[in-house]
Amino acid sequence: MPSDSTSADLLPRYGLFIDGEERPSLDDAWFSSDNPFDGKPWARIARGGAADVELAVQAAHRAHSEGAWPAMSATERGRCLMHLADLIVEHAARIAEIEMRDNGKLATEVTGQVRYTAEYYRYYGGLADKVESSVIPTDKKGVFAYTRYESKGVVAIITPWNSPLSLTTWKLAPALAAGCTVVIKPSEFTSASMIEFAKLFELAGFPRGVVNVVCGFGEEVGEPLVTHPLVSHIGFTGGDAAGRRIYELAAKQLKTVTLELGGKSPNIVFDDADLDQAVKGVVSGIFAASGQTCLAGSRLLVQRSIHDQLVERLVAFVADAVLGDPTHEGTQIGPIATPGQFRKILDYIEIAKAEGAVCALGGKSRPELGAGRFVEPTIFTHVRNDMRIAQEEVFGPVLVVMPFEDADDALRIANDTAYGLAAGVWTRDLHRTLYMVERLKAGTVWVNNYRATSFTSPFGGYKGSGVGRESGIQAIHEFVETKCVWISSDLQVANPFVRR
Ligand SMILES: NC(=O)C1=CN([C@@H]2O[C@H](COP(=O)(O)OP(=O)(O)OC[C@H]3O[C@@H](n4cnc5c(N)ncnc54)[C@H](O)[C@@H]3O)[C@@H](O)[C@H]2O)C=CC1
Ligand SMILES: CN(C=O)/C=C(\CC(=O)O)C(=O)O
Repeated sequence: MPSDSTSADLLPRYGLFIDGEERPSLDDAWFSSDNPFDGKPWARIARGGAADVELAVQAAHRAHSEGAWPAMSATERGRCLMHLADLIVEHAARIAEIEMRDNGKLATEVTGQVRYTAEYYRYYGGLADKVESSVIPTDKKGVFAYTRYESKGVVAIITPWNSPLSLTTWKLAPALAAGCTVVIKPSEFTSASMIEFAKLFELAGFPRGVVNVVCGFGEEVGEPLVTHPLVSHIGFTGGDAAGRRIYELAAKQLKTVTLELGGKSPNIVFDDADLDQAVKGVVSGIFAASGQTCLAGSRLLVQRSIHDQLVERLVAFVADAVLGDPTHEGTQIGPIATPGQFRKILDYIEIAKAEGAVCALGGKSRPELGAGRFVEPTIFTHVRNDMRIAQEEVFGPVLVVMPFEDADDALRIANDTAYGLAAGVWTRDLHRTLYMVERLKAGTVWVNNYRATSFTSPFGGYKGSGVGRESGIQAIHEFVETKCVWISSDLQVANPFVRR
């Protein structure tokens, strides 16, 4: 949990954003946001509670039920999203700098990631008036039947700290295009950038109350939001525990959800792969963002004939990685975002050693860097897939390497996991590519690349990695209800006691 110290009262303050206004929480409570690099508090964040959630949900409900938002055509909604996209590009560097100050992500990565969110708002802004329903050629005589899509109403969006604006956008853009209104609960570790982002909405032409942000903690804000009777759908990205809790709470009220949870994704390298590209793909999958990404390729499966060669190349490539200040251009690996995550990663490194895995690289923290919240890029060999280090999500720069004999052996290992978020395959053989793609139990499969995501392409997990899909055309349907209308042109009712 971010530190909370009265000495921080001179720091910049970020309030809640409700009904178009930034305001303190009703009980005027605050907590600090810390910089993961130097460990120091840099801002004070309003600590919302159930009463603030009530205000925000009521504002979103009003904005959905009356006034300018429901009166807008889908085309007009789309124009607001397009205008927002332009504002994001204009303010991207400033908002990204705030986000980086909160989660320690490399400046070189987070600026581009925030700027790229504009493309999601352009994509869904364009889609808003193209979600066509249908006239149904029904078998019932004298009936005109058709469907219409209606927005679900108030949507809750709950997000984590690793890519705050990006992961919020994956839900927010299609929700707004569908005509929903939203209450966002950002991670308690990365709240500030969301408030800065929320200030852009009125400039973009969105009526007050369409987008609201209540900062705070999972149980104090998240659960009242999930269970509020006026909230129809929850879009969540985060850990398994919180995701399953949200699913349980939503199920009790028959609410719909999209859940983007964890992963333990395999990156599979065959003996005919371009090894230079494969090494870069493995590094991109596990050491970019210091491995703090749901789609981390944390299990490297290598065909036995090239195992030693690939491990040697990988170690050589990563051994000189530059750990340090995420604001510096040359830094390649930044700090771990939260104290809890830092401890979790180090715990898993000790678990791996205790299970008999061999540490081929790294395996230690770097206390001399910044406030010391750094973990060396770590590679374990001599790992069996039944070990905890191969089964459980670390969410850090820790890679396990396992050999395989052939495609079927690789599939057996790759699919032997509770997760199913993503997978990478490295080969030049087309037959082998299709054989693997068709049999891997994962929502995304990258072939000769890793960690690409786009507004155009559905993203989501099989099995324990989540429910539903984000991005792509499909995603907008998570935010609408389908109504079927039957209009009788023949008013005569033959026999009311017998169904037509
Ligand atoms: N799938 C992903 O992209 C991410 C996965 N993780 C995984 O989750 C683990 C825990 O990380 P945390 O930062 O603690 O993430 P978390 O999953 O606890 O928090 C994510 C969001 O959910 C909220 N939340 C937590 N409990 C809630 C509840 N009962 N009801 C409603 N909202 C709730 C949090 O306040 C935050 O906004 C990490 O170690 C990592 O393994 C963490 C961040 C992102
Ligand atoms: C989807 N994801 C979940 O953690 C990973 C992201 C978000 C993004 O691609 O913007 C990431 O790797 O940063």
